[in-house]
Amino acid sequence: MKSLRQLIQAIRPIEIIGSEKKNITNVVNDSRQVSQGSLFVAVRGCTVDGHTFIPLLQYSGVAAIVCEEFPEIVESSITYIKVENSAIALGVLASEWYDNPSTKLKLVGVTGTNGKTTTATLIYEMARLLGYKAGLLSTVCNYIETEAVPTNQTTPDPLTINQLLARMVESGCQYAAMEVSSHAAHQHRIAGLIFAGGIFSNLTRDHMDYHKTVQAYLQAKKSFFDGLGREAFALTNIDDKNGMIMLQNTSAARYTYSLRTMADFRCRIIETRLDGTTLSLNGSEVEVLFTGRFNAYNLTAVYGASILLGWEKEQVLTAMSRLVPVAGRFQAFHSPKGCTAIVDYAHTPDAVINVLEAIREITGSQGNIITVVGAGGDRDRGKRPIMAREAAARSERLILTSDNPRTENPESIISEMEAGLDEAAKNRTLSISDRRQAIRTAAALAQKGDVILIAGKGHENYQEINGIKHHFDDREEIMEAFKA
Ligand SMILES: CC(=O)N[C@H]1[C@@H](OP(=O)(O)OP(=O)(O)OC[C@H]2O[C@@H](n3ccc(=O)[nH]c3=O)[C@H](O)[C@@H]2O)O[C@H](CO)[C@@H](O)[C@@H]1O[C@H](C)C(=O)N[C@@H](C)C(=O)N[C@H](CCC(=O)O)C(=O)O
Ligand SMILES: Nc1ncnc2c1ncn2[C@@H]1O[C@H](COP(=O)(O)OP(=O)(O)OP(=O)(O)O)[C@@H](O)[C@H]1O
Ligand SMILES: N[C@H](CCC[C@H](N)C(=O)O)C(=O)O
Ligand SMILES: [Mg+2]
Repeated sequence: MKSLRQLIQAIRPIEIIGSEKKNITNVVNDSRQVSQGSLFVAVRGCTVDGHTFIPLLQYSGVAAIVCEEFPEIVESSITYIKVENSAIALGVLASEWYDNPSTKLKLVGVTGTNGKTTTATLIYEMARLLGYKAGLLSTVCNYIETEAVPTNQTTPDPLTINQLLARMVESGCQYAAMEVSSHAAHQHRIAGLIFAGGIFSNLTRDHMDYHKTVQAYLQAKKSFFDGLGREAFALTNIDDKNGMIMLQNTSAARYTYSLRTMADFRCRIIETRLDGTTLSLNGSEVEVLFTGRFNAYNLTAVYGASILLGWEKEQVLTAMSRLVPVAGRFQAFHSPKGCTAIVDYAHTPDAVINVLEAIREITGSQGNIITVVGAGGDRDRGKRPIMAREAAARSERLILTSDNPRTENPESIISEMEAGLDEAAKNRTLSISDRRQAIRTAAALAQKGDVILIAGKGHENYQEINGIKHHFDDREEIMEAFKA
């Protein structure tokens, strides 16, 4: 229970109708969860406007309603609080409700098209290797110390974020890392959070279905940096053409990382192998269990964040060599006949390019690359032909298949991918919509020394078809296929 007056102090109301002297039993943004004493926040969503539910709450027991527009008829028992932006107010209220947990630990946010899960997870792992208690909010899973809390979003809604952060604080966590998706930044899911630092990994094509323009997508990511406070660090990848833009309007202390040029955190790749890489980080050599230039970027960001969090350099470097890849990211499987399969979460054109280049760097001209890839339904359609084209350009054989078709027809998604292929590429391509068959075909085609890339689903253990998640795991599938 909390006093309404105290709760709403932080949201700067424009106008209030009704009494502020009452107690609130919970804060909700879903009218279906309203109970006696609730504070309901009406948020304008992508499909419905939360304001349309206000008249239905007459007899619900709701104590107060935060909205951008008062309803035509007001109830004397309900307090109406008008704000400029209720999505922002929801974030701030969620923080207040849980006693501002983000101020009680050091929270690092990671944004960018690719590398968020990897970077955030490795910061969490690094903290734990150094003996701290830590938490994680990520696409794969949330963690309160060692307790796994399943998730189905990259960045949850503000009430969930703060509830999880509060549980981390309660468990004694001193650090937390989280992914900040562009959707979350745009929908203000992170409003009210106090970050100790922000990291920008890169910006390439994705999510055009939602953001419509690259500029809007960039702006969503930049808004996270713009919101960082003076006490925070803002760490950006300056090899990305949008890296410096992230720093333009932030009040945070600015830091850079690079594999190409002078930067606060500078990395060089000394040697790369299928099972690891030798890196030089600000002049110190370190062996890591990660492959690919893209992972060198992620590790440089992790190194930079670790130093900026005040962790001791030698300890950080030692821990660095003990970090292990995240589930479903460049995860290798070997067949008895001597070929390798890599299961990877590459689901954007840039990720497909990076992961294939990392594989080619190791196989050279020795082995063929067979790529199995699809694209998710009800998501960015423009990336489909590009993903196919880039995969074909870097593979000897391409098998186009289904990812999570969601409500779309898998065959149509595959056709949209095929549109990116020229005649020569088409001759090297098979389209097999049954993902299991596609993986089996790749395994049957592969010869000794060949590498199969199975891209797009990584850690996912389901295939989502028409709202139903059917069990499906690329890792299990390839192991079965190799046995067969
Ligand atoms: C497109 C999108 O991002 N949608 C998110 C959004 O939902 P929405 O805007 O559609 O909500 P809505 O249904 O219009 O409802 C508006 C408001 O009315 C309320 N409502 C609704 C119905 C009702 O009866 N009563 C009621 O009060 C809702 O609680 C809400 O507050 O706000 C919700 C609450 O935060 C999110 O759960 C939801 O994510 C959906 C499930 C989703 O699939 N999102 C994906 C695209 C996503 O967010 N992906 C990103 C990044 C992916 C990446 O890793 O690159 C992520 O962070 O996961
Ligand atoms: N720094 C990077 N630059 C480019 N590609 C990367 C980078 N890191 C990872 N990738 C590629 O992107 C895939 C997804 O990586 P990761 O899960 O870390 O990204 P993410 O940003 O969390 O993705 P999502 O948007 O789904 O949350 C990896 O499997 C790999 O193919
Ligand atoms: N977080 C990403 C995941 C994509 C993974 C891919 N398997 C798909 O379903 O499209 C997204 O929502 O775009
Ligand atoms: Mg992620």
